[in-house]
This record gives sequence, structure tokens and C-alpha cells, in this order.
Amino acid sequence: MNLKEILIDIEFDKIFGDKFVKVDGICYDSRKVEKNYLFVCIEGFKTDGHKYIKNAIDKGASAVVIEKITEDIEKYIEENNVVFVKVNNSRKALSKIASNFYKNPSKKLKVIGVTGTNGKTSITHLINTILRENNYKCGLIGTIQNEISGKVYKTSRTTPEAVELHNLFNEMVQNKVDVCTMEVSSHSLDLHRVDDVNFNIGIFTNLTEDHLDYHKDMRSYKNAKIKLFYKTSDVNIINIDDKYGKEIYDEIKKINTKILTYGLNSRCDIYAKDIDMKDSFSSFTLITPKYSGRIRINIPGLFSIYNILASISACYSLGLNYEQILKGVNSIKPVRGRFELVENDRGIKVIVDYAHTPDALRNVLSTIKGFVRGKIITVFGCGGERDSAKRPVMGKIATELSDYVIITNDNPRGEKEDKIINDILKGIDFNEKYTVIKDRYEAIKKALEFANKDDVVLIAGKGHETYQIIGDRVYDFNDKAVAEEILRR
Ligand SMILES: CC(=O)N[C@H]1[C@@H](OP(=O)(O)OP(=O)(O)OC[C@H]2O[C@@H](n3ccc(=O)[nH]c3=O)[C@H](O)[C@@H]2O)O[C@H](CO)[C@@H](O)[C@@H]1O[C@H](C)C(=O)N[C@@H](C)C(=O)N[C@H](CCC(=O)O)C(=O)O
Ligand SMILES: Nc1ncnc2c1ncn2[C@@H]1O[C@H](COP(=O)(O)OP(=O)(O)OP(=O)(O)O)[C@@H](O)[C@H]1O
Ligand SMILES: N[C@H](CCC[C@H](N)C(=O)O)C(=O)O
Ligand SMILES: [Mg+2]
Repeated sequence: MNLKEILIDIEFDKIFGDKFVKVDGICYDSRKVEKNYLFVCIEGFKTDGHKYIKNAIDKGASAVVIEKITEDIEKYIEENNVVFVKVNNSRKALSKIASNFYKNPSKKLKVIGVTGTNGKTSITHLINTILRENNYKCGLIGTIQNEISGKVYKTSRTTPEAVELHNLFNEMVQNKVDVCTMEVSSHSLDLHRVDDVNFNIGIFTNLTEDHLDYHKDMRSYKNAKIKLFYKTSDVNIINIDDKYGKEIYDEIKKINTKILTYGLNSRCDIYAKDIDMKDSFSSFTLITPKYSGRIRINIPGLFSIYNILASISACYSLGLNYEQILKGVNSIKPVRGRFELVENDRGIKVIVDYAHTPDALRNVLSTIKGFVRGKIITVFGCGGERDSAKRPVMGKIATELSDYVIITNDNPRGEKEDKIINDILKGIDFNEKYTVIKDRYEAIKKALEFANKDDVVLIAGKGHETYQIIGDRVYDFNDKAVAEEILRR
């Protein structure tokens, strides 16, 4: 491909050099540049991509996209024959460049985008299961992993950068995938990662406190999320029981978009009634504009009913009938690290769950409270270099809804462990029953030793994660495997 083809529909200020120069790949990280690559300089939060132009050229870059003109450019043009393109916003340009480079693959399949604070991973997996059971070829992009027709690809991000994203869509098109279901994080919407994704369906789950380190307040957090619903071509599926969902509904109603609402009341287009919740499954009557009938899911909790309603709404929009929905729902298995049970012969219910926000923790503990016969023992911590405002709130929720709490490390990353734990303790009344054991292994061990028959041990915050980040080191760590090992002894 040549540079001119890659720049289609991109508003740039100026090209310095030959616009037909050959481009074999695109890259926003100089360390990964190869021969004849286009390097896009991004001014980041930690450093500035413009600092690495020489590095990229040394590695073989044939062209460079810049947001600001630096002194060295003329030298690189003359000495290295490198072409420069000056744009207004590199992140926006990167998104279009990535889509152009892979020939706009997201237009060649159906894309469902799921956004909201909690439930994205769960919903994408539920939709994926229902569709696969009905012989759809599926793609999945999200926190746990990416998938193309059942083949699993590792990921380190919920929503990848535009280059990785369009590369994945391209692979999906090559593999004749019909529907890709993807998680759309607020960071990705704000940082233009998904600007050029052709979404058919958008789903809103809920909005509660998280990521305020990045977004600063709930208003701008919501404003990032709402962007998705201006981008969809077929339908937007909104949980209007959620306060922010209702606001989003009222706002997007004004634009020409088809909306399906879901929730637990008859004002919604798709809703659940006559709910029966047990400790390991729930059942309810599903009402849709075209059909209704009883649904049973083998995942507990009211929040899971919301997740399944969102998933059914998406499948309904794709044209699945009741029998197809039922067939899909019957094959649903719990999602890894989401209310996942750890088997044991001691009669304790050990649950590993990814609750890392106040709302998620409250939901999971309320669900447990609904069926527990013994004590609730909760082990949790909070991630470093993430929203610190949620820490005391989670401390309060954990101690109020549990009988005993062990506060431990999550992924401290570059933050001091004691600082994170002190933030959590600020929300806890000193009369509450809790202890601090920083080492997560020891904390889980203590909880399991303390538990008796009929007790529930909730290990929250890391769910499916197979690592723990302390400082800049990444250690192997898996809550479920640790619990299994301790319980085996
Ligand atoms: C806040 C955020 O999203 N930051 C992203 C942002 O980082 P940044 O702007 O700080 O980048 P930077 O480190 O300053 O570097 C600037 C540029 O210089 C480049 N560089 C840097 C060094 C070098 O030697 N050569 C070079 O070219 C970098 O590749 C980058 O393009 O741009 C980088 C590249 O574009 C991303 O990798 C980085 O994601 C970081 C790793 C991250 O942790 N993001 C999290 C918060 C995130 O996105 N989370 C959401 C989900 C959360 C949820 O599920 O709720 C997600 O979608 O995963
Ligand atoms: N609909 C929901 N409402 C509230 N809490 C939920 C809901 N679904 C799941 N949860 C809780 O939130 C946790 C995270 O769920 P999930 O991984 O599906 O969310 P996510 O939106 O993908 O999160 P992330 O932003 O980290 O990717 C679960 O482990 C559970 O505790
Ligand atoms: N996607 C979320 C996951 C948090 C999980 C928790 N274990 C942590 O590390 O903070 C984030 O990056 O904020
Ligand atoms: Mg997720």
C-alpha cells in the first residue's frame, strides 16, 4: 500500500515528501517499527511519541505522522528520504489510518459494542455463547481474551489500540466471522481508539463510580460512554433502570436512531418479570415485542439477569427467535472469574469474582447475602494507579455486607501498598471485624482456614487475572488456583 491510499479521508495540514511512498505496516510505538513502516507520533500521558522519531527511522520507518513540527524534520527528509505528514490530532489520524490500512474491515461484518462500568465482559461472553450455539461464526474482543471463531488470542487491554483493533477485524473478515462482540471502554472512546469502527449495535449496561482518576467526574465519564451511541448504524440497546442509562436514552432519542430499552419493568421493550432467584441459578419470564417465555440461567444474582437481558436484546435485534434464544441460553456457562465457584469438600462456598468497583462489590455481596447460611468472609484489595476515590467506598461496602473482611493487595502497580490499604481503611468503622494481610496468598489462606461449613468466602477484585503487578514486576498469581491449592491440602 502507498501512503496516499492510507491517508484517504484524513484531514492533514501538509505532506513533506513523496505521498506515494510504500508503507508495509503501521505503528505507534517506535520500539516495534520495522522496514517501511508508518510511525504515528502520539503525545501521551507519560511521554511524547515525537521524541522517538529518530528511533523509528533507525528501525526503517518510511513515513512519520506528526502533530507538531520539530527542528530535525528537514534533516530526516533530506538525509533519510523519510516522508512526514502533519495532522491536527494523531490519535484521531491513527484510527483512520488503521482502518484504511486494513481496508475498513469493520464494515464487512456486524459489530456489537458493549459499554458501561460493569457487565461488559459478562455480556460479550453471553452473546458469544448464544450466537455460537446457533451456528454463527463469532469474534470477541475484551478484557479476558480476544477470540476469532473459537481461536483464543491473548490481550492486555479491554479495548485494544486502533491498530490492533483493525488488525483483529481484518483477521475476522478473513475467517468469515459474521458477528464480532466487543467491549468498548470509556478510555477507548475518549482516546479515539474506536473512532473508525463501524458499530451496528451499541449496548449500555450501567454507569457507577470508577475511573475517576482519568475522567475526573461522572459527567465526563458519561460523556465518553455516550459517544458509542452516536456511532451505531442499526440499534442502541439501553438499560433504562440505570439513572445514567435513562439520561443517555433521553439524549439519543433526539437523534435518528432505533432504540431498544431493557430492564425489569414493563416500560422497557424487553424485560424480565416473575423473577425467581436461587443460590446458583435464576429464572424469569422474558417479555419482548415479538415473543415471551420462561428463561432459566445458571448464573446467580440480579445483575446477571440484567446481563442476560442485554444479551438477549442483542440477539433479538439480530433476528433470533425464542427457540434460538432458549437453545443459546441453555448452553451458558459462568464466565471465568465472574462469580466462579471453587470446588471443595469442606462445604464452604468459595467464590472468585472480578468485582473491582463499589457497585460490583455491593451487587455480589447482596447476591451472596440472599442465600448464605453461615458467615460471609471477604478478601479484597484495590488496584494501584487507578481511581483512589473508590477505595474507602469499597472498604465500607465490604465490611457492612460481610461478617469478616481481610484487606489485601490487588495489583499495587507503582503505588505504595500501605497507601492503598490506608485509603480502603478510611471508609471502615473501627468497630467492624476486619484485618489486613498484605500478601494475597496469605490472605486467601487465612480466609479459608477461618471458614466453616455453610460459610461463603468471596475473593474479589482479580477474577480471571493470572498475574499480580507489584512495582514494575509481574508475578504469576491466580485467585482460583491459589484457593484450589490451599483447599487441596
Ligand atoms: C490512560 C491510557 O489509556 N493510556 C494509554 C496511552 O498511554 P500514553 O498516552 O500515556 O502513552 P505514553 O506512554 O505517554 O507514550 C506516548 C507514545 O509514545 C510511544 N513511545 C513510547 C516509548 C518509546 O520508546 N517509543 C514510543 O514510540 C508510545 O507507544 C505512545 O504511543 O496510549 C498508549 C498507547 O497509545 C496506551 O498503551 C496507554 O494505555 C495504558 C497502557 C493503560 O493502562 N490504559 C488503561 C487505563 C486502559 O486503557 N484501560 C481500559 C479499560 C479499563 C476498564 O476495563 O474498565 C482499556 O480499554 O483497557
Ligand atoms: N450488570 C452488572 N451490574 C453490576 N455489576 C455487575 C454486572 N455484571 C457483572 N457485575 C460485577 O462486576 C464484575 C465485573 O464484571 P465484568 O467483567 O462483566 O465487567 P466489565 O464491564 O467487563 O469490567 P471491566 O471494565 O473491568 O472490563 C463482576 O465480577 C461482577 O462482580
Ligand atoms: N479494567 C480494570 C480492571 C481492574 C482490575 C483490578 N484487579 C486492578 O488491577 O485494579 C482497570 O484496569 O481499571
Ligand atoms: Mg471487561
